[in-house]
Amino acid sequence: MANAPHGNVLKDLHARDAPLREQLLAESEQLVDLRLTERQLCDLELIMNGGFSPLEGFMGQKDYESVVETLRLAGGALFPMPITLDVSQEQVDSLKLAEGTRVTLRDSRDESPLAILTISSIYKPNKSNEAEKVFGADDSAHPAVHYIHNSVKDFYVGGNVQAIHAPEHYDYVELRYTPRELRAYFDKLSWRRVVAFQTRNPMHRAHRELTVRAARQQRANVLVHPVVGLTKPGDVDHFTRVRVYEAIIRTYPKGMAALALLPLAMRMGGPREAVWHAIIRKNFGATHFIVGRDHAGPGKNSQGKDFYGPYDAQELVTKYKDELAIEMVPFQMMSYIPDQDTYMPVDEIPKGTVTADISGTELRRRLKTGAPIPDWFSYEAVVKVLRESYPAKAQQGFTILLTGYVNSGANAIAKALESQFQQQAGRSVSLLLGDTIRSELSAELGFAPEERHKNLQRLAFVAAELSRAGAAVIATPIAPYAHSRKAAKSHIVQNGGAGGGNFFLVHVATPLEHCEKTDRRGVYARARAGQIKGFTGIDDKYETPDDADLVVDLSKQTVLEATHAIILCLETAGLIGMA
Ligand SMILES: Nc1ncnc2c1ncn2[C@@H]1O[C@H](COP(=O)(O)OS(=O)(=O)O)[C@@H](OP(=O)(O)O)[C@H]1O
Repeated sequence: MANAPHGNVLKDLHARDAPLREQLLAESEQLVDLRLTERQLCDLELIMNGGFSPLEGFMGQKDYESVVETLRLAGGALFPMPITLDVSQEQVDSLKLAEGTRVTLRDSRDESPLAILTISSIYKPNKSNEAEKVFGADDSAHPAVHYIHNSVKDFYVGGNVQAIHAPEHYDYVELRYTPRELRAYFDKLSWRRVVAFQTRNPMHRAHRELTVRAARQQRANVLVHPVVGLTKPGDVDHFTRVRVYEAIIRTYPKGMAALALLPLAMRMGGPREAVWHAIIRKNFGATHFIVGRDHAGPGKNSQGKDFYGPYDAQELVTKYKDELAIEMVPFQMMSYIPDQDTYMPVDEIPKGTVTADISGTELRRRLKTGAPIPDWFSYEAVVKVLRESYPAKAQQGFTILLTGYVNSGANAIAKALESQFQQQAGRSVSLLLGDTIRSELSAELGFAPEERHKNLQRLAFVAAELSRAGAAVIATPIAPYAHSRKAAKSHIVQNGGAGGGNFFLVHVATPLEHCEKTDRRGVYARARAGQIKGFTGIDDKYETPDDADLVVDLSKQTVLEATHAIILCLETAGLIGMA
């Protein structure tokens, strides 16, 4: 038998409401709608499948206030995290939300109806108090506090929900288990004691060792139960992590461990979150739960200090251990002992023993540079997954934006670079010449300032997509305005690669006189004659970049010299090896 759910009854609303489903579906079409945010969707999924038992809906005012102040629902059951549905004043007014109103909760991704909420209370929360009491400080350096003040709307609507359909998932469907499914799985395998491991990070050998050790100590099986809903901003994306978990699960002793994904929206609420996690794991049938050092910690506050003490979470879980009825297994920090080729809990290692560790920062450095990641630290299959998602610099895409006057020679340099990159192989090369972009993407645009701006942003969009896919992108718009170049750079840096796109601004600073003198097509002559209006350098400005990564000038350098300077710049950045 799996562990009893919190409150002894699994609130599987899908099972409960199945007989009413057709009726609810028909009614949902007649009601006003709320489209749920990502966090609300995660919460609703766990309310409906019983992961948040004993909740049957979003918290009304009494439960909310009681949870915030005492970690208990108004009826007395332990529940440390407010689960609320926020709406704006405008929504309250336009949808005429009031006590008793029935509202369809829809998936904002595809509009599908998921549940009907019967509003039992509408109230205005004291957000600062919520931040102080639940997260320990009204400090926006805490991601959940930041969320409260920046994303949460002004009113909460509470009430029970009736389930129509679980939010649809299209990724890793086979690894997503509801509490009912996981309980059935444990029963099928006769797993009586299950130690659940919560994680939002890739797992390596130390994690595998500590979970195996916990399982052996407790004579239990292991449930690797990672969060794939919302985690801390900046975390490794869940697609990559799940591939890592799939690789690591194969390294456990046969029959010891299972992997199931949890669609939880974490709050990074430290001690309260640890108690909440324990309740959730209990609802999923686990009998034991590993609570980490600084469990669900949000990092540093605005004064640079940790929000919570390293053992606060373990202490709070211990405080409520009788009511929780899921046994806490304290997470043991493991270190590698090279002499014995083994891992041991840090507190059991004799003084003076040589140990080895690789920090998160060091791991990221090794991924970035392609430096080896030793077998004692991780598994080849895990490292392979991480290297695919976080390719070393030498495998990453990049964008070189060559800006300068018409006939500055930027196109000649771009074509020479293209040949050199083709010669190097390893990346696909994309040449986005100014006139190609104009004819293929911006045919309807002219040369007014806002049109030039738009043209460059379109180019940046394409460049970022290509860079992210690993291409070498060489672009040659005039790009005369500083603010447009900055916007383009920022888009490419943000979207052009997993750890930030690689972007280089090269100013082809060939002087205007030279560009004009060597112009064999006569464009400058036509501009001077007034046949082309608003021509860059003649009657429209070119703002000289003060942020170029490199300046070249074809009145003083040959194309090959300029190209070579660019290649050296890329080599310094680790993006290409020299031939
Ligand atoms: N008013 C005006 N000002 C500047 N350039 C003009 C203008 N009108 C047309 N052209 C021709 O358009 C080409 C430059 O377009 P770009 O997209 O690179 O310019 S911008 O970045 O949007 O400013 C470039 O063409 P190519 O030299 O064939 O690349 C210019 O000759």
